[in-house]
Amino acid sequence: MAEAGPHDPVVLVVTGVSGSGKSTVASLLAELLGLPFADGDDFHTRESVARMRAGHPLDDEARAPWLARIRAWIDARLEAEEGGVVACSALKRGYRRTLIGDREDVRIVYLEGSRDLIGRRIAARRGHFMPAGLLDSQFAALEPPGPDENPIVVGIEDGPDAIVAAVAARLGRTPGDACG
Ligand SMILES: Nc1ncnc2c1ncn2[C@@H]1O[C@H](COP(=O)(O)OP(=O)(O)O)[C@@H](O)[C@H]1O
Ligand SMILES: O=C(O)[C@H](O)[C@@H](O)[C@H](O)[C@H](O)COP(=O)(O)O
Repeated sequence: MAEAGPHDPVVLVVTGVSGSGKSTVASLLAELLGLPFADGDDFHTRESVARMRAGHPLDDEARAPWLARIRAWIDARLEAEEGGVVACSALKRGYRRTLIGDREDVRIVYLEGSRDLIGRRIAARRGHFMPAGLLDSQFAALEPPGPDENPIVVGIEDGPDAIVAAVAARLGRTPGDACG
């Protein structure tokens, strides 16, 4: 399939470890581009949320049905010819493969930041089930996307607006031409 043009529907999967800013950046990006937004956090089962809240990381088996539900959301957005933006850690290459396959109308945005910076942001975050103590397990599982995955890689040192602007510029999209 040819790479999606600036007027073709596209789904952006905003990835990175817990606390890297996925929910913040993905929701702002969706707003800027006029696209539907979904948060991967909302696709977990109650059991998975309780497991993380209790300080135990998910494993491949627990993540598989979660990834399948997010894949279904992506498929539905493309089926509707609308596109969308979804926040999902998608830590491992295999997980991104599940979400995206070979499709070029789904792009990975990878939020890259140091353990130190992200640790501080998680420590300051309130009202979220994910404990700071799970950050090491997130980095242990992390397989940053390689060049063959054609990711849009952005550092997270700047504020959310600057990050969102950088992603939109890399996409060559401006508000109003996001989904044809
Ligand atoms: N670029 C940024 N600069 C400063 N703070 C940020 C930035 N992005 C996110 N945050 C804050 O960091 C915390 C983690 O962000 P969040 O979007 O919840 O991350 P994730 O969805 O990856 O877990 C939140 O408190 C959020 O307000
Ligand atoms: O696969 C996982 O281990 C979890 O899905 C995790 O990666 C995800 O990040 C959580 O949903 C926590 O939520 P936040 O990323 O919003 O902290």
